[in-house]
Amino acid sequence: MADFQRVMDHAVAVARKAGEVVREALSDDRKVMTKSSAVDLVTQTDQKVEQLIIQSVKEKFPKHRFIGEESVAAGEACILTDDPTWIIDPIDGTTNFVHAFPFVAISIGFSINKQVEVGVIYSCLEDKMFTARRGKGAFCNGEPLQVSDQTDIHQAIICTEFGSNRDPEVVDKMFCSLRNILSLPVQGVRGAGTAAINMCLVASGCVEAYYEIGVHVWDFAAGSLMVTEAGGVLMDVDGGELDLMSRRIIAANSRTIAERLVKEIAPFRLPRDDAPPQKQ
Ligand SMILES: O=P(O)(O)OC[C@@]1(O)O[C@H](CO)[C@@H](O)[C@@H]1O
Ligand SMILES: [Mg+2]
Ligand SMILES: [Mg+2]
Repeated sequence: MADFQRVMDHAVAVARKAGEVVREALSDDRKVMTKSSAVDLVTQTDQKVEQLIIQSVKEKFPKHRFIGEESVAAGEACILTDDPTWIIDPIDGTTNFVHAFPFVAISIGFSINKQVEVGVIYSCLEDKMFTARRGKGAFCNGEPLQVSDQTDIHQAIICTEFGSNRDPEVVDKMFCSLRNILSLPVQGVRGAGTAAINMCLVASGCVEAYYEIGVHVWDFAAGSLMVTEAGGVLMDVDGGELDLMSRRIIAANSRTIAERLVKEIAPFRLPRDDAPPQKQ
């Protein structure tokens, strides 16, 4: 049985160190590369930070497994087992990082038996360390977090992201959902450019919900625990149970708001994170 406090302490320490690397890199020129599309960006800093985190964990927890965004991009399988697993997005908000748009997070989730037990999200340009352990609450820089108590969708702010998929059919579906939600009306729609920080905004009570189709498990693993430990709920965009590998999520302050969003979201499916690699 892993010592969850020891895991949390290490995740916080390495996230803070990674944040220093990211802040220093902001003053260098950032060599930008692309992955799945011309707007799916990655930099050497993403790769350097992921290796920094993974190597540091291997020294302390040699039997633990990893799902890292850039390791998966380099061809490693994205398979979640019952084993102790670190689910890492070294920079959530790479496009923001490239543009020096001030929402950039290091997101570290830790799961056992496919259940997230520890979540750490460091918003490194704001110097906000978000932490959560299952059953022990969610915090920002040590202050407890509580979701909003607003259950009227017409008085809500909703977060979403449009990701890097520019397939016209996918864009149409995303805009259909956005139009439905905006026209309710809701008071606002926002996107920080990072799922992790969007979910911290839900946990902090600043917005009522975040939804997305296209998100990856490394984007939201840590954030999922932040939201539930702050009193929020998680579900699939069709109202079913959240499936960590499905690339679909609603994270909300309440079932009322979440179920209202289900009625407005045009659902579609994308290849799962654990789908076998597509033959070229
Ligand atoms: O690639 P990155 O910077 O780690 O992810 C950035 C991001 O905005 O793209 C995803 C898809 O929209 C979002 O869920 C995620 O937070
Ligand atoms: Mg990400
Ligand atoms: Mg990333």
